[in-house]
Amino acid sequence: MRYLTAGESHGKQLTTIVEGLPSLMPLTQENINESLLRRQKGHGRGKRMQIEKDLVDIVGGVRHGYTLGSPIAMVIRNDDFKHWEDVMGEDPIDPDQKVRRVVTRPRPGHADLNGAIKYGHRDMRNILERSSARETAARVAAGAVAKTLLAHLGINIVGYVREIAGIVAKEYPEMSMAERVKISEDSPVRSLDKEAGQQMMDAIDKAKKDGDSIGGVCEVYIEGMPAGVGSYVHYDRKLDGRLAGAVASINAFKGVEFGIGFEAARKNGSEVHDEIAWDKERGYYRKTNRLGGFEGGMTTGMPIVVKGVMKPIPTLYKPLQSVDIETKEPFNASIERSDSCAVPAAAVVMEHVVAFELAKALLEQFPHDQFPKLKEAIDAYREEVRCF
Ligand SMILES: Cc1cc2nc3c(=O)[nH]c(=O)nc-3n(C[C@H](O)[C@H](O)[C@H](O)COP(=O)(O)O)c2cc1C
Ligand SMILES: C=C(O[C@@H]1CC(C(=O)O)=C[C@@H](OP(=O)(O)O)[C@H]1O)C(=O)O
Repeated sequence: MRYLTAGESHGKQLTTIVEGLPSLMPLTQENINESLLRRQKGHGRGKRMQIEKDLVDIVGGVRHGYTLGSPIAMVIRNDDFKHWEDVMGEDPIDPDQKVRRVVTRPRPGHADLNGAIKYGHRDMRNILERSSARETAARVAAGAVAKTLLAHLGINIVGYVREIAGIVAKEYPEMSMAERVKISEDSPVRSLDKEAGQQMMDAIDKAKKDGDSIGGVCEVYIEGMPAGVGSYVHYDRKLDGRLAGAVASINAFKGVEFGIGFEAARKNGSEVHDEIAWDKERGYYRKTNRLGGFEGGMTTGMPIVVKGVMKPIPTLYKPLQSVDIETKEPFNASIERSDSCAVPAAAVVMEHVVAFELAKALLEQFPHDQFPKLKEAIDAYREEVRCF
């Protein structure tokens, strides 16, 4: 299974194509819209999210509520396009407008300057339109298809926030999946820890007031993946490695951890590795889950716990110094609008990006063209694992 997305931030629409999904799987627009709506919520976002109402239109690959086995094509329209038609429309830009709207001032921390150098554009709008995290709406659509597949296989996944600007939420290893999902839905900062959540909100409000931006840490939690998915035999089949790559590819994400992650560097082996136990009902399990559900590039059957760190948003109201690429003069970057913190929204993006990689790995390991056969194969494998 693979996916491609196309579309500019202020263009007409975003397009997603997902290919390789089995036929006969129930899939509706509501499955995808629910995810899109969650991505749009979250404290700290700028004015753009008040303009957009992300709704998907499935334009291929699904009929009467079931997948056909053909590529799934999805469209999300940009409501903001109507305000940018003179800049982004098909008609040639009138020369006066062009002088006024050309972007020649790269923002530190964004893709503007490197992208302009690479693609030879002197108008950096040609870069920022595609490097914008608007594209994450299209990625969430692809992930929502994968999440639906996982849900039909009894695999559940949720993303929430662990940290914003140094405020760290408590860990709740015993919290049920249902509770995690509910809090991720209801809390404006998606913090499982209410007290830390309030402090995170205050930190976001302060950053906004100061014209600054803040980052944080998202966590994605998965239950129901059977043991032995992925492989140790080759670098590109190690599932934890693939997840790490996918998470680091999200806009502004700079690091990934599994389980206790970097803390493992500061502990002894006896404090890190999870002891193995067995009982008749569960089969093999680990007494703890410090390694976050992976050993040897394969799932252990324990919950997968993966964290991603998001740097602060690059576009700042508080000006940072940069250089105009036409005049080569220094200037202080000033802006019209931006998010001050997108960590709560990014937790939903990360959840969907991870969902896609997990579904892809399952389809590789259990290749079936028809969803009922895939389900049958995975159910049989689960039983095999239990009795091993
Ligand atoms: C959900 C989300 C919203 C974002 N919103 C903004 C924004 O409003 N302004 C901004 O400058 N960057 C925003 N970013 C971050 C930039 O897209 C990102 O920093 C940029 O593409 C450069 O890539 P890099 O940070 O991965 O190097 C957002 C990222 C995410 C995931
Ligand atoms: C549009 C979205 O995020 C955008 C990501 C983004 C960036 O530079 O990454 C910049 C902002 O866009 P604009 O410049 O239009 O205000 C965000 O709103 C979205 O998440 O749907």
